[in-house]
Amino acid sequence: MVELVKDGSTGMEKVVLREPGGATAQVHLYGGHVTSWKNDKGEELLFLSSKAIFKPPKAIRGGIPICFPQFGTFGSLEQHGFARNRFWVIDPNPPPPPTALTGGNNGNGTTSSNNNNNSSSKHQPFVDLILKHGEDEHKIWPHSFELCLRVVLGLGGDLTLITRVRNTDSKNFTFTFALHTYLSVSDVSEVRIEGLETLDYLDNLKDRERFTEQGNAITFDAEVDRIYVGTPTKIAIIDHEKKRTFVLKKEGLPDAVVWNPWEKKARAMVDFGDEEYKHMLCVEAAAVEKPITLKPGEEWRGRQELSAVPSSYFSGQLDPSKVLQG
Ligand SMILES: O=P(O)(O)OC[C@H]1O[C@H](O)[C@H](O)[C@@H](O)[C@@H]1O
Repeated sequence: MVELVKDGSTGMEKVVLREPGGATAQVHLYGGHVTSWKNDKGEELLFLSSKAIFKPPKAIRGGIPICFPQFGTFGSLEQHGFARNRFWVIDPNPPPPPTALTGGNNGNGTTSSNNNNNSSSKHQPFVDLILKHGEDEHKIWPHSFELCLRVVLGLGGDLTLITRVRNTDSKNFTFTFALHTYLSVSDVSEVRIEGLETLDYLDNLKDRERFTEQGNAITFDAEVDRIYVGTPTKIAIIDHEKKRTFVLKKEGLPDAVVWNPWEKKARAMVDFGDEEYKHMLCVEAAAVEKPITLKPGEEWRGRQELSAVPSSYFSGQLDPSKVLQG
């Protein structure tokens, strides 16, 4: 089921997706921003700050903000670009339903069928949102574009985000991009990431100097802000305490940003609780190191699929192959 509702506390419009098994997701039109993803037990899987501000120009702190057309400070625009603090609209003519999109190249076709009436979408609720350039955007980024986000809540509760950028201009443009995913974790110091070992990363805390990851897996005991470059398509985030593993699969987004502000930065952020850094971890499918250039009429596509599975891990008995294969 797909429903557009007005949030009682913030007055903002959001789309609620409900899957027959009981999982849910919600997407705010402000920012084209996924702000909730719950499993069939009603447990929230994304972190959303208790101090999040639902008012422009501030982006919502938590969920999955979209960084476009610039990630971080990699350019002259405001941090993470403007897509996350603009109002998006629901696409009245979405491309064919979810199954037709995975790996296909027919995303340009349109259909007049409505999300709610489509037979396959009865089982896999989805919504398509669009952000087009307006006059305000044109002043700061003089390119005509169309940015589309499809959010699909799959059977079993997997959450897939498919993003498309189309150059509707008469000249090339270049951008960087990230799906800035805030995962909810029990205690970040009990979490490890597998799938990024031995990779190179740019350290945002050291003027983006390039290092090579040395450890077997990544664990957390201080602030981290890294861009792992050219990563595998599958990354596992293992929450020991919750006995839950997030599996993140991505396409078209070669890099992965890992961020936790830790104590000092947490205190400095107005829209983030002092202790909340313990309960979140950002792992972001991204295209940062090699910016993407589109010629007029060209389209780029990026995809991130998240699933939350019971962890088969026990402290000291890690077997990455169990999570990273298959
Ligand atoms: O505070 P924001 O603008 O939302 O950015 C939050 C964080 O996003 C990314 O993870 C960047 O790598 C960090 O450098 C930044 O601090």
